[in-house]
Amino acid sequence: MTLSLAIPSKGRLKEKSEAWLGGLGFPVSQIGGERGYQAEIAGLGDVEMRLLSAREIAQGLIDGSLHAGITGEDLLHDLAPDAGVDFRVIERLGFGGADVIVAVPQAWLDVDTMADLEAAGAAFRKLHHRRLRVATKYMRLTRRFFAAKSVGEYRLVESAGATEAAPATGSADVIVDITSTGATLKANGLKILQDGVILKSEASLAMSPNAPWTDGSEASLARLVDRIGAGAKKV
Ligand SMILES: Nc1ncnc2c1ncn2[C@@H]1O[C@H](COP(=O)(O)OP(=O)(O)OP(=O)(O)O)[C@@H](O)[C@H]1O
Ligand SMILES: O=P(O)(O)OC[C@H]1O[C@H](OP(=O)(O)OP(=O)(O)O)[C@H](O)[C@@H]1O
Repeated sequence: MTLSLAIPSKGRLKEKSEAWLGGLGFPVSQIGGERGYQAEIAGLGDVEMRLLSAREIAQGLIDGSLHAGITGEDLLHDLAPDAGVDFRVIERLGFGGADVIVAVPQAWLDVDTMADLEAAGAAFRKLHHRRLRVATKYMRLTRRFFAAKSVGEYRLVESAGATEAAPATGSADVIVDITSTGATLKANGLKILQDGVILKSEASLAMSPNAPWTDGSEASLARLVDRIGAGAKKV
């Protein structure tokens, strides 16, 4: 059977994914121009190449509808119910590096750590009779991290984008989001908590333990893995 292999269809990860595969000797050619969602890859054998959003790729690897793909580790960790079994990272690719972080308004002078945040949450609840609201796209990562830090005085608000604006617009008090240069946080008057780095992410080639593997699809992935020099990975 064919190996289903996905790379991001747009955004910062797309070009670099194509360049990385091309550099290994597996050039990707897009069908229908820049905006087409179909592509071909040369040299890997029987491969169905898919162009999807980074989030869809992570979901497809976890549910087994894709064999392998390039996506952000942040998305894999957030979408996987069990990161230990739902995907396997074959190779970290050295681009798309960014941190998932907890940030609060710079004006909160007495909140610099997760413990401070819990104390502020308790005080806030007493004063305003409601919990602090945390805006994020990273629902699972946030819940896990807050529980690990023993922070319970909060409520999640799912963000559809522009998360850093939430405290200023009043739709939330705290945010969990991804940052690389820190410029967006700064522009929105936010600071990262000292122990508030949840995950250091980068773009990765990952495979799905849940996909229907066959000799053919394993052989195609093995060709790619051998070329990377990562050694054959057992499916
Ligand atoms: N500022 C950043 N610097 C570096 N890598 C980033 C940054 N923001 C996101 N990424 C990485 O790129 C991945 C995809 O993010 P991107 O915003 O390009 O796509 P998306 O979230 O699928 O797009 P959209 O928001 O349009 O749905 C993220 O999950 C993360 O791994
Ligand atoms: O730390 P920074 O370098 O400021 O990057 C952070 C921003 O990048 C991502 O958004 P998106 O992909 O929409 O952002 P962009 O258009 O700012 O690259 C992320 O959701 C942040 O908003």
